[in-house]
Amino acid sequence: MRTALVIGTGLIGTSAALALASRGVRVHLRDHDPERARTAAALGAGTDDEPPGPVDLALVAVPPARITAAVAAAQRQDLARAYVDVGSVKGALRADLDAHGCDPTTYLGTHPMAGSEKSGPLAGSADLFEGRPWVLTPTSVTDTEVLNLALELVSLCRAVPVVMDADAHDRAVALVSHTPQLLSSMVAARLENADETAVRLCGQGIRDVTRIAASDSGMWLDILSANPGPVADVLEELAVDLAGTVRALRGLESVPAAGTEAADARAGEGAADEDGKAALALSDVLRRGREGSARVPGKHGQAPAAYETVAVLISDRPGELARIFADAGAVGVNVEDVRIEHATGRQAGHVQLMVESRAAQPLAAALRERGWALRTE
Ligand SMILES: NC(=O)c1ccc[n+]([C@@H]2O[C@H](COP(=O)([O-])OP(=O)(O)OC[C@H]3O[C@@H](n4cnc5c(N)ncnc54)[C@H](O)[C@@H]3O)[C@@H](O)[C@H]2O)c1
Ligand SMILES: O=C(O)C(=O)C[C@]1(C(=O)O)C=C[C@@H](O)C=C1
Repeated sequence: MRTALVIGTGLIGTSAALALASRGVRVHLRDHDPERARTAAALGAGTDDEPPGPVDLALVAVPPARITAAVAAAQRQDLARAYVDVGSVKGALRADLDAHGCDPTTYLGTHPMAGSEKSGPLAGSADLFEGRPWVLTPTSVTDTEVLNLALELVSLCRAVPVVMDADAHDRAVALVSHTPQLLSSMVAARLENADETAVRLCGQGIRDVTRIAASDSGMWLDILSANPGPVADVLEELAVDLAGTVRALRGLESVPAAGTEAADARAGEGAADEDGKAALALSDVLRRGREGSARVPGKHGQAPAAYETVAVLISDRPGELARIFADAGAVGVNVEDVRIEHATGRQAGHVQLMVESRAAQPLAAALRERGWALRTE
């Protein structure tokens, strides 16, 4: 990639522009607030001059509700060979782009899983995406060139590409991003009218839980409005845990202190069983929380997961890569990383799809069934 145009020079656009510019890409910066594009340019993210002709890649990094209009306008003006957005919800956006007649062959929906509660160009940094998953959601009509340019963008930002179906992505981020944002806001909202004596005692625990509650509420309203069903599903599961926890705590609230007459009388009434159940319900939710927390990648410094490779022979024809990813998505397999080996002197190559070990066999079988030739390692 030689040239790029970043549309929307806030936190994400400026961070990507800084990474691209530092790796030799000529980056043009555009924002509907020209002061923001100037600020990004002053930070070394590129130039706010208009590009002299179409660039290789246009990166659309505007708020979710504005992405469709920005992609449609950029495509109409023929600004680039490939158009990539970074919005936090992918399924609803695709439907919206289709409804607005956007060209699906030159567009690819992506989502870097890195960010901050801060916004604007001054919050940007070149290393924001390093080592972070960056989701790509190609379809069977995405041009191979467009997918390759997006993979190059991810690689230049030192992120880890994860290829996913758009709806599967939306369900996943409902669990790992959108619901946590809402819960953080709800915990922080308890402080709104809290007594000053309580607020003064805030320690690290509440700071960890409420950092993202400071995020831009307009942006989050857009995000949640575009992914309502999957977020409501996770909240319903949480509501079961919440109701069980309240029941358990209310039960424990009425337990008299051990050794008192009231406690003896209660034991005589056989209430000890009830008290034990309440304590069990509480310890169960705490135990499950520890197990879930241990699964957060990298949190405890584990080495990155070792993936298995499924190597697929492709011919050098438009749409081949996108077709493989769509086939992998159709059988519910996430491609965690991709490498492409070009066969010298031939119009063909191998795509190495890196997947979790348990997904390798089913993916290989499904691809063979769909007519792909696989290299046996
Ligand atoms: N903040 C995060 O943590 C995060 C992480 C991953 C992805 N995202 C996604 O990235 C996108 C940008 O988020 P951000 O955090 O960088 O927001 P931001 O507010 O920091 O930046 C958005 C920028 O877009 C500009 N803008 C708005 N409408 C425009 C238009 N029509 N044309 C040109 N510029 C326009 C604004 O002036 C602003 O500078 C959003 O779609 C968001 O869902 C955000
Ligand atoms: O680190 C943060 O501040 C974020 O909230 C970033 C975060 C997330 O991890 O949930 C928020 C929304 C984006 O769509 C992607 C990333």
